[in-house]
Amino acid sequence: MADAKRSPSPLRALPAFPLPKQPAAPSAEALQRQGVDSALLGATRIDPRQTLDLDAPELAVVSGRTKKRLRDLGIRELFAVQTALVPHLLAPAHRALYLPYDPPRDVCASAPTGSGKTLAYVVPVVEMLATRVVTRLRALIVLPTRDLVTQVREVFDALAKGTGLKAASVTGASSFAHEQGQLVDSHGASKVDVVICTPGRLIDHLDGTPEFTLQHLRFLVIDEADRLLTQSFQDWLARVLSAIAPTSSASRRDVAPAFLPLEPRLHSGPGADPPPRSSCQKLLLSATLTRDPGRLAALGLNRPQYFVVASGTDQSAVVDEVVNAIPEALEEHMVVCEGTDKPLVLSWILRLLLDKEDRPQALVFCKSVEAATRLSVLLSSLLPSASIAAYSSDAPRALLESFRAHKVDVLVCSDLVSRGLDVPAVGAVLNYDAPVDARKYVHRVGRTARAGRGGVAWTTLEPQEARWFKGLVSGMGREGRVKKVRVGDKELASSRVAYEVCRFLPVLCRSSSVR
Ligand SMILES: Nc1ncnc2c1ncn2[C@@H]1O[C@H](COP(=O)(O)OP(=O)(O)OP(=O)(O)O)[C@@H](O)[C@H]1O
Repeated sequence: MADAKRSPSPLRALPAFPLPKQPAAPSAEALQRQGVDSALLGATRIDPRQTLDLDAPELAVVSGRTKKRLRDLGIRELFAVQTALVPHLLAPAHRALYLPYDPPRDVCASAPTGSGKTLAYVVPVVEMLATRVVTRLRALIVLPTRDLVTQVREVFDALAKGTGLKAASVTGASSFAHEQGQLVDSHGASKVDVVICTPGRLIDHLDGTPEFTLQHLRFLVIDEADRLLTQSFQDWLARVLSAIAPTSSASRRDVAPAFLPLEPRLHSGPGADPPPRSSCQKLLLSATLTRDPGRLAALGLNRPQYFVVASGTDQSAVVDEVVNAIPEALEEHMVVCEGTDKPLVLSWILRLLLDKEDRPQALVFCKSVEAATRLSVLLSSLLPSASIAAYSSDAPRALLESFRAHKVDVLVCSDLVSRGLDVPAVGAVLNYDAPVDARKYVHRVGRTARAGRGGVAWTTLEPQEARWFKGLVSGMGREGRVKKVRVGDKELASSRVAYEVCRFLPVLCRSSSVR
């Protein structure tokens, strides 16, 4: 029947649009073809959950005395990066102060923030040097800031107690003459086994302290290496490397026994021994250690061996310095709001934290020291019951001590503090101003969730920054890890009145424009 009503044929569903897939991580072969350093591709990969009991057979290389000190310091087992570096650096094959004909291979290690990199080198340095007979400067530990020098010095002193090893801090915090008096005695002999320093002051002593020599170094440790490699300070790296290289023209006291000029004929002609080389082993560490062989070239590394603490099997964690650099236990949040509301959102987050039973301490990061100072004034008005202070390099040392002693709840700071600072009670990091890159994000948020503890990070963003920030976290492989939190007018209402008052008080007017 031609005129019979035909029911319309049912609509057929359109074929599903294929969702974009994350491309598979490139294989080691593909990476090699792209020119990735073969030493890096052959990196020893360590599971972040790996630990070693101090009595484990692998740690037979560590003396009973050091194990006792570790236990006294509350350490029962070694963390992942330590399980790799401690046995490696203390292996019997390298266990000597002078190895001029077979210098030890250099070591590059990357492990997440707060994962125990300091002890990973302090334990081997103390163990190796504790057997020395004569005091010589045998370990040089270079760090980017004075505060980090103090922090590492405390770790060294705690572990080396009872060994007779002596250390000096060289940062410029004391007068030059005082530091000189700590380094060499009146006969020009070294008074210390270990120097922990910032690069600028180290160069001052290489230039201005006669008899201060790096010729006996067994270890050159560059902690926060990627940051230090970008600091030029009177070309510090080239100066240090040339001071380490064996010199035949130096006076006899200045040179290590193995470098004493041997009979020239021993070093010439067929079958002659090669000339002696420095026994100094370079140890580079950072949560975000550069993988760029070009940037590492300035160090003249001797057959470097890489150790990378990273979970999973994805090669990108080995070749990309920001992937896997954040501790597993960290919870991350972001809040998008108008710029004028940022102080209110921040005080809402801080109130949330400070109302908790354990009242975690917090670090708030701003883009500059001035912004940090102004924000701390404003926050003190919005949160009168909290103790809030701004930190800068000029701040008295006592401020950091007060923060460590939990007398200050919130420290507002610039990126100056983002590297290395270890305050166990910091339970939260707040990025008031967004970090400029992934590396900065890693080091800022890494001030919490340390040593396996929990921690939380918040980032406040203006609408135009949100897309950029999402790109930044997805580049670190943290897509889905950063939770977006909506903060409505209701949450901000309690602070808004106080905020408006601050804006109209002359003293605080400037604070309200903190952006
Ligand atoms: N084996 C361990 N057991 C318990 N706690 C440890 C152990 N090793 C280190 N810690 C503690 O972990 C904290 C972080 O250590 P450390 O400062 O060395 O981390 P890091 O890896 O250098 O961090 P960052 O990259 O941020 O500088 C310190 O408080 C330290 O005392």
